[in-house]
Amino acid sequence: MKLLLASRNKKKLGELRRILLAEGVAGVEVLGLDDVPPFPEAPETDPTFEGNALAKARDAFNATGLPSVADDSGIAIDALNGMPGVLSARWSGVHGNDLANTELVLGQLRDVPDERRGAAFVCTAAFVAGPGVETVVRGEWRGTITREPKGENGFGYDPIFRPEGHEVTSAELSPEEKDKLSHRGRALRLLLPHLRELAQR
Ligand SMILES: O=P(O)(O)OP(=O)(O)OP(=O)(O)OC[C@H]1O[C@@H](n2cnc3c(O)ncnc32)[C@H](O)[C@@H]1O
Ligand SMILES: [Mg+2]
Repeated sequence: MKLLLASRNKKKLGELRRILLAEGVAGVEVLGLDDVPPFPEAPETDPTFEGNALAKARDAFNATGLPSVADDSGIAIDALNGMPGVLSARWSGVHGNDLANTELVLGQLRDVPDERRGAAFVCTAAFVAGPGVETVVRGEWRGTITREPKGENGFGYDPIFRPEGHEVTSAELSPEEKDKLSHRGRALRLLLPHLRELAQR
C-alpha cells in the first residue's frame, strides 16, 4: 500500500518520513509530492491549522487517489496573541525564509521579559483515505522563545525555540530526540492506528 505525504517542505517531509519509519508503519510505501505527477495546489487560506491540513490532504487524495497525510503546522507565541500561527511559513512576507522569519520574531520580542516568552509549536495532521474517510489530529510542544538563534538541526523556528524541560533549543536536539518530543511526533503517533489499518489492506 502507498501513502502520500502531501508537503513541499523538504525538512518537514524528512521528519514525517522519519517518524513513520521509526514507528514501523510496515507494509506502507511512503511517497512525497515529488514522487507523484504534479497537480494544482490550493493556497493555504484557512484561519485554522486543522482547516489547512484537511484541505491539503483532500487535494492530494483527489488528485492521486492515494491515501494522503498532510501537515499544517507553526508556532503560536503567547506574547503575540498566538501569532504567527497559520502564517508561520511566511511571517516575514517571504514564504519559507527561515532566517528572516526568526529574525523578525526576535525583534518583535526584544522587550518581552523572560517570564513572558512562552510559545507552542503546533502540528495538525490530516489523513484522507476516501470520500468521508478523514481524520485530523493535533500535537503541541510547549517552550520559550530564546534571545538568539542556536543550533544547526531542524528548520524554521527550531533555533529560537527552547522546549520545556530542556536547556537547549530544538535545533540543538538530535533528530531522534526532536521526534520523540515534537508536536509533529505527537500528532503523527495519534494517526498510527489509522495507518496500521491501511497497511493491512
Ligand atoms: O505546506 P507545506 O508544503 O507542508 O510546507 P510549509 O513549509 O508551507 O508548511 P506550513 O504551511 O505547515 O508552515 C509551517 C511553518 O511553521 C514552522 N514550523 C513548523 N514545524 C516546525 C518545526 O518542527 N520546527 C520549526 N519550525 C516549524 C516553519 O516555519 C514552517 O515553514
Ligand atoms: Mg504551507
